[in-house]
Formats: sequence, structure tokens, C-alpha cells
Amino acid sequence: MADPSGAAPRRRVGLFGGSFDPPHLAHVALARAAVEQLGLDTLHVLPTGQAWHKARSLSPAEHRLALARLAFDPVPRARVDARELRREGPTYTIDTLRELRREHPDAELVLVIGADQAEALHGWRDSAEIPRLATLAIAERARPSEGPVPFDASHVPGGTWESVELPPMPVSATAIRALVGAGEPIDTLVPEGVARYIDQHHLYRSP
Ligand SMILES: Nc1ncnc2c1ncn2[C@@H]1O[C@H](COP(=O)(O)OP(=O)(O)OP(=O)(O)O)[C@@H](O)[C@H]1O
Ligand SMILES: O=C(O)c1ccc[n+]([C@@H]2O[C@H](COP(=O)([O-])O)[C@@H](O)[C@H]2O)c1
Repeated sequence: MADPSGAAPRRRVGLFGGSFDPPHLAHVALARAAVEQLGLDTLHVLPTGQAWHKARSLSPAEHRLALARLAFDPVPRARVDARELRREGPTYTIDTLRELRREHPDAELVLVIGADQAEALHGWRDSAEIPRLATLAIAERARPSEGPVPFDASHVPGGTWESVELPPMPVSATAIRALVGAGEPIDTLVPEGVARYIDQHHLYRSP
């Protein structure tokens, strides 16, 4: 229905961040579902720079950026945004939200995350400010051996969110790295171009 005030609807600008080491089919499905279901005008796909919250060090930025482009360039309205890879120091989503708020002062920002990250969100830098800058959109995440992660909404700062419906896809980048290390195929788990790039650059062959 048209807004009776005649005001144009606010643009919805999405953010979807991750280590993407490597990006896999659940990431791509989540990005597509977010664009469609949330009515996003744009989705910034943000490979993480320095992941302060992960124990292992990530693959070099140039590889993760190339892999992200191969995976997400075909997703309508998604654009791979390298700002977190270029930023000095640890990556905090709040910094990216503040930048995008300045760049899109009239838009609604929508932060897209999997349920596992939503449950950890209270531990993120300046987590209480996040729901003031962005609407949260949360996708269920399947565990490899069980059903979807039961999502506990009490963890969401601010208490409100939208959901992104995704068929359970029990795939993780950790499992893909392990398969490559063991010489097993990964073609059913990642986009074709991603599998080819991993092979050509000998990524993930040793732990
Ligand atoms: N299978 C999945 N289903 C739903 N969401 C997912 C899935 N895999 C990753 N995500 C979400 O995508 C975002 C980026 O995830 P990330 O790049 O860390 O992938 P990952 O598979 O969890 O990696 P790793 O195994 O290295 O921790 C996070 O918000 C995460 O919750
Ligand atoms: O801002 C933080 O403190 C923060 C803490 C943990 C994770 N994040 C972001 O959450 C996104 C998903 O993280 P991950 O670990 O699933 O790759 C990615 O964009 C990270 O930068 C952000």
C-alpha cells in the first residue's frame, strides 16, 4: 500500500560480514535469501579483516577477497566491499555500521547474521549500540550432526529482529578446509569458481 504521507520508502542497505575462508554455498544462499526476503536495495558483503574473535589466523586478505568476489558477484544486489580488509587493527562491525550510516544517512541499515553469531552478539564491541544503528536479520544455522541451532532471542541486544528463512545447510568453512586438507572433494559445498581458485592457489592443503 502507498504511504499516505507520500514519502518514498526508506532504502534498505544490508551488511553481511564473515571470514569467508572460504565462502560456501550456505553463505551464498543466505545472501540471496536476505536480498529477496528483506527487500534489500543493496547488500554489502564484507570479508573480515583481523578477526579478533577467532583463535586461528585467517588466510591472506587477497585470497579471501578474490574468493568472495567469485562467490557473491553473481548474487543480485550484492557487492563485495573490501573496507574491513583495508582497515588497520581488529575488525569491529560497529565501525562499519558507523561508516555506512554516514554514507547512507537516510537508509535503514540491516545487519544479516547467522544464529550462531546472533547468540554471540552481546560480546561484540559496543553491542548495545548495534540495534540502534541497524535492524538485525537472523538466519537459522544447522549444526553438522543435529538440527538447526535452537535460537535464544534473549541474546539479541535490543530484543527485536527479523528472520531470514533458509533451508538447513550443515556446511561450514572449517569442514571445507578439513576436506581440502584430507584431499577430499568440495565441489558440492562451494561455488565452482571457488573450488577452482582453492585448487589453483593450493589453499588449505596443510592445517
Ligand atoms: N551453514 C550456515 N547456515 C547459516 N548461516 C551460516 C552458515 N555458515 C555460516 N553462516 C553465517 O555466515 C556468517 C559468516 O560465517 P563464517 O565466514 O564465519 O563461516 P563459517 O562457516 O562459520 O566459518 P568457520 O567454520 O571458519 O568458523 C556468520 O554470520 C555465520 O553465522
Ligand atoms: O564487532 C565485533 O566485535 C564482532 C565480533 C565477532 C564477529 N563479528 C563479525 O561477525 C561477522 C561473522 O563473523 P564470523 O566469525 O562468523 O566470521 C563478521 O563480519 C565479523 O567481523 C564482529
